[in-house]
Amino acid sequence: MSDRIVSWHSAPSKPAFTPPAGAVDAHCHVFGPMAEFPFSAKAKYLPEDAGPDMLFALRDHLGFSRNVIVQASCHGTDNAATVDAIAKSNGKARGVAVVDPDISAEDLAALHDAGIRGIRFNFLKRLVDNAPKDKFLEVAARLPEGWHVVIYFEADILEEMRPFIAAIPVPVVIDHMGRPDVRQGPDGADMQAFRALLDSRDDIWFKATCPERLDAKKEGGMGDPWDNFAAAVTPLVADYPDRVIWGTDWPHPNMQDEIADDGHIVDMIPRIAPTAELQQKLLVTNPMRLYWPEEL
Ligand SMILES: O=C(O)/C=C(\CC(=O)C(=O)O)C(=O)O
Repeated sequence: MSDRIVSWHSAPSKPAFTPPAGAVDAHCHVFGPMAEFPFSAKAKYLPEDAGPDMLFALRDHLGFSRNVIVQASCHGTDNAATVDAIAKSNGKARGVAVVDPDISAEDLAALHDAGIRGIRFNFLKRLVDNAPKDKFLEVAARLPEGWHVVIYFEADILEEMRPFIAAIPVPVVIDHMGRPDVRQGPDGADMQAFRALLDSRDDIWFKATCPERLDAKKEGGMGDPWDNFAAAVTPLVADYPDRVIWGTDWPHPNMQDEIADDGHIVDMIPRIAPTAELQQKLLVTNPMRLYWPEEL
């Protein structure tokens, strides 16, 4: 791998929507900077630097107050870049780590002190070489108090994920709703299966994220303004308002063929959460419950 990719907009527009005070961008990443935080030898993509300065400038530009930084696969299980970004945020960021399942209790405690509040299990074959469910369950059973597990999988493996998810002993957050085919609409097979998963436990949360990914033209979707996404996701947010969070997904890993304007992504919020009450839950109350509960 040699060419470094750019998957984010160089000058995103100002959104028309103004997020409520204290809004949290609860799914974003940092890449590098590589000179300081080299990418993993197992990385499946090699991005240009997208470090904390850029992330915090975007946060301010879009009208957000806080970030939850999710360790991206290109940094493997070395969380130094994520932890560095949290340290530079003046308390305005927390994070989700990816760990070697054999991580020690001391190292988990150090991640807690650094602002990490969960670990991510990634099941996308194009991003990771293996995802050992037995080892994941073992580490999930010995997380610091108050942590949760974030799981990233695609709709085609939801059925086989059910027993694994049922066995996780802490709250679960599903990335991008398990990547449903939003072209099927709100009552399509993927959304029905995802609702059944949500109904199986009352502590499964989800991210109503990634219109640019789930409704991409290259996936046969609509592209910006992502009408399939709005149609499929709006009823889900309405029906599960206390377990949904939102994020930009900046810097949009692997989306270099269809670069999204982050201002437009923010303008999806009032479409999927049309009332001020829903917006407050989606952007403030719910992410604060997961990441800054001591402030509530
Ligand atoms: O940003 C995301 O959530 C999605 C990703 C990247 C990713 O998760 C990772 O690299 O860990 C993807 O679908 O390529």
